Amino acid sequence: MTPRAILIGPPGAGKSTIGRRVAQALDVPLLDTDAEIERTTGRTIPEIFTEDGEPEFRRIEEQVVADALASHHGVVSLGGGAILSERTRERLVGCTVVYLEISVAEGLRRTGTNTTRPLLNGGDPAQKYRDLMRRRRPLYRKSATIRVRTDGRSPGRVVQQVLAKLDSAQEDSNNMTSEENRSSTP
Ligand SMILES: Nc1ncnc2c1ncn2[C@@H]1O[C@H](COP(=O)(O)OP(=O)(O)OP(=O)(O)O)[C@@H](O)[C@H]1O
Ligand SMILES: O=C(O)C1=C[C@@H](O)[C@@H](O)[C@H](O)C1
Ligand SMILES: [Mg+2]
Repeated sequence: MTPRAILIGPPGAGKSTIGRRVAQALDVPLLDTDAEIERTTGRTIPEIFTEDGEPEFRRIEEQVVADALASHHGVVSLGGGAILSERTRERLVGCTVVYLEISVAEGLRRTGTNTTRPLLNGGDPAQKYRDLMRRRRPLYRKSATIRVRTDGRSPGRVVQQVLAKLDSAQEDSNNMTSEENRSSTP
């Protein structure tokens, strides 16, 4: 059984916030892979980056994401960089994947004063966010089955949009299944 929905997108897009509220609305549990990494390792994400470096963080993340996709039936929020892993992208094929889109300007506003995101710390955060988006945008788009814009929309509005698109994706898939059943009936 695959998760009902998997949320992807860059830092600040709202994967944790929107994930929590979508899960509540669907009455299913939320699994946030960032929180799960911290729970299973007993360390914070900045500690893992500082002590062991990004490649080790990505290795742990890939495993936590694989376990979540294989066993969680609710909503899964992925860390912003999880889609950098080709194996993770392969595992997402066939799943309902919601890309929370956000502009660089709004992403920077939402992550601005927070220092718990190691990849945006130090140097010029705007330049870092732009570089990160240039590399990742095609990967988010390719992995997504649903896209929802979040700029200028309250969390409540984004949640409504996500739920509406999940509903219509479910309807499409039901219609497809009944067409397949009809055409396979002798
Ligand atoms: N639609 C929205 N409008 C305004 N603020 C929002 C919206 N969605 C989330 N936020 C705020 O933006 C900040 C970042 O949101 P959140 O932590 O959910 O992002 P994230 O995608 O999980 O980021 P990360 O990849 O770093 O885990 C939070 O302060 C949250 O309250
Ligand atoms: O964008 C990223 O690469 C990251 C985003 C966060 O969700 C965390 O997974 C971590 O800080 C790395
Ligand atoms: Mg988050």
